[in-house]
Amino acid sequence: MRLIAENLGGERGGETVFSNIGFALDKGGALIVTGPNGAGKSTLLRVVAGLLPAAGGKVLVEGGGEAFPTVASAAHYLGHLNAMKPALSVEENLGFWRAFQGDPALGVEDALETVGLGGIGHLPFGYLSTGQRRRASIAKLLVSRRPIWLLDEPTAGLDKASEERFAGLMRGHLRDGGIVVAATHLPLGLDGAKALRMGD
Ligand SMILES: Nc1ncnc2c1ncn2[C@@H]1O[C@H](COP(=O)(O)OP(=O)(O)OP(=O)(O)O)[C@@H](O)[C@H]1O
Repeated sequence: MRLIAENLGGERGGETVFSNIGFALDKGGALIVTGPNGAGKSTLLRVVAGLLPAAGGKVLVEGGGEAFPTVASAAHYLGHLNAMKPALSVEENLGFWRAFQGDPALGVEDALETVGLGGIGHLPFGYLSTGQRRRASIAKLLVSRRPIWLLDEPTAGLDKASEERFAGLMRGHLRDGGIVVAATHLPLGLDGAKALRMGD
């Protein structure tokens, strides 16, 4: 599988945020996107995910077969907001995403154990601390199989141990032939990743 962006442009409120961005990632490949606040990292990820229309160029998946013909079908998107309902329990939220996303992978309890949240699945998501919310959202990546992970500041709010645990999960995903595109201000511990610097 290959994730390709060609001559991508992005706009916000009618203003050009970036233009002519291109990259290609084969399975096992990672791209780390850096740049100052407002450089357009989140906008780029949202365009790649198909959540915002591209102002120019295109994004495509090659070799995804029938299961993953498009980026939307092939990708998990982890945004700044965690996309969880605060009044539902952590388990209910993850159960919803597991059913909605299809291609079930880890069970909800196993996914929670993997992110170090075993035993708190019964709590409303809204009761969790900031870092726990982020970890529960990372568990969303594990409950269904999607080869492309699009991650917007995935480690924001995580403590050191959780950061390291997440680096291990990303490395495992890459070893399994996955692809990662991550916008970040913090080192993510991915050796050999490609780099894209925006906004300079
Ligand atoms: N909904 C919106 N309407 C208009 N402008 C927007 C909107 N969302 C973002 N922008 C603008 O687009 C530009 C890029 O924002 P973006 O969130 O992509 O930057 P970023 O590199 O991810 O920043 P950060 O490091 O602060 O997360 C900024 O100038 C921002 O003000």
